[in-house]
Amino acid sequence: MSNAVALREKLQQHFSKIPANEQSSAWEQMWQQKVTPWDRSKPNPALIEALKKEKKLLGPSVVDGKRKKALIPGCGGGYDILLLASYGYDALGVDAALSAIEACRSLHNAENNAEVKQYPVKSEDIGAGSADFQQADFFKHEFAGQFDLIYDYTFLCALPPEIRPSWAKRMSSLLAPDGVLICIEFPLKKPLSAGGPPHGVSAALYYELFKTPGVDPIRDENGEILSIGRPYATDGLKREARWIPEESHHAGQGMDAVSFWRHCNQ
Ligand SMILES: C[S@@+](CC[C@H](N)C(=O)[O-])C[C@H]1O[C@@H](n2cnc3c(N)ncnc32)[C@H](O)[C@@H]1O
Repeated sequence: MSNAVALREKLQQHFSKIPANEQSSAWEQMWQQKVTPWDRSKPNPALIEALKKEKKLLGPSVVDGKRKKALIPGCGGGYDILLLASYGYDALGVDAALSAIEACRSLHNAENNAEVKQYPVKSEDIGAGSADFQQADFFKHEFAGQFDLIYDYTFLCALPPEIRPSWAKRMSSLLAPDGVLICIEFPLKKPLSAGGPPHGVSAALYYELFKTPGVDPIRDENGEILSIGRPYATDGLKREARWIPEESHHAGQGMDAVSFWRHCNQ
């Protein structure tokens, strides 16, 4: 058995014994035991592609001299936070595990040392934004305002499926009126019955979760999500774009897609 497969099994076994409402504090143990099979020690190439390809949708990261604010819930080792900061955003990474936040801070300190700098600054004119990290539970933390950009990669799939409606509600309430949420949908094509984390997702899942944030999607007798055509709620998010990344941590495996969401009244 490969090391990655063994780590994935250990992760799944660990969470199979923990009730849904206690799972956020159970990640620390995985970090301490270095059971972090998702960690590729670099930003996700799919996020780089998203920032380059969807410039128009995302708009500039600095407007009238003011930097836009970005959030990554469940930021893990913090690589994507440094990437967003290098694109000019003031970026905040939040993770429930203190060890994750310590890893982020030491990565940031190392990156501040010119010798190991690997994140390009987008342009001399705007320079890099700030990178900040906080240990907090995404569902309980009192954030200071909303965010212009939110990014989810392997956070939704890390949560127990029954928490998904709360995730959608929280995302939509933290997204600024004209903000953009980027989701890397992963793992596609993994049935929910296979367990997790990572728990399987689908394009229809995101669609239904965001249409009426806080409401559980309706499923058929096989557990497949039914699109029942209910109207958008006032805090609903609509999908603006979706594509398969050319390069990503899982490119070519049919396991991920990138989608972009904004408030439906925008
Ligand atoms: C699968 S990892 C993904 C990390 C990161 N997004 C990446 O791509 O490397 C999921 C992360 O979410 C964090 N997490 C889980 N539940 C959380 C919660 N309720 N609030 C904040 N972070 C949470 C875990 O500690 C873990 O670092």
